[in-house]
Amino acid sequence: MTMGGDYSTYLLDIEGTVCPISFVKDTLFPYFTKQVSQLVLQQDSGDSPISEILSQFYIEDKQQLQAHILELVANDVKDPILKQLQGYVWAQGYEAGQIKAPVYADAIDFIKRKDRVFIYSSGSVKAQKLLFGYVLDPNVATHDSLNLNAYIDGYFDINTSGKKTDAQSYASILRDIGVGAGEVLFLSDNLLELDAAAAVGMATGLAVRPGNAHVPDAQKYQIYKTFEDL
Ligand SMILES: CSCCC(=O)C(=O)COP(=O)(O)O
Ligand SMILES: [Mg+2]
Repeated sequence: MTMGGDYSTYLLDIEGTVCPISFVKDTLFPYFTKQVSQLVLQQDSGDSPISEILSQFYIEDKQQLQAHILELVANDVKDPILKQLQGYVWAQGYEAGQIKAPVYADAIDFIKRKDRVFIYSSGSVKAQKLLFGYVLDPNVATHDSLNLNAYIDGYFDINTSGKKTDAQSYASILRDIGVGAGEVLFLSDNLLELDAAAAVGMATGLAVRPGNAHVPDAQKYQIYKTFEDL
């Protein structure tokens, strides 16, 4: 088989696959946690989307609510309500020019070059569109950013499709995309996600990027250090 195989459709994870884990852990999560106190204080101030999302935690006490959210972030819990909330908070940072996503240059090229590219991340669809809407341009020494959304054919998250470690989630995505499993290559840094996708017949590739966690059984998977050859 060639490095790239023969796929009509590509499904991409985000963190550790198209951008460094450090961007999420050292930029996105700290930006969010800095805003949490303010967010919680504003909870009664109206029917904004953020207040509506916060109410879904069903925690009345503001200190308890704040502690609960901080604990979810500290433990990187893929909680659907937290993920919705993060999207709204990060929007402020992206729109103010404070956050730009360091998507790998080969991933930018890949997304532009391939006809059918879909994204599946634990980050909400809103957060995904922001990330790809404000990409740090690797080729230009300016403060400009790239918008890759026009090159992406669809977005899936844990609200639309379920947990990334469940095979059923990939079956649901296949139904939504309307292709057979054998036509799809799913790329991720997480073996549990790759195994879940493989269980429904998708081809899988392990993204090995700088800063990713060591993968003990990496040799069992097709490894991609870059998407240049895909
Ligand atoms: C959409 S960017 C935010 C990333 C995030 O919140 C996250 O949990 C990363 O999950 P992934 O499935 O992309 O590894
Ligand atoms: Mg990942």
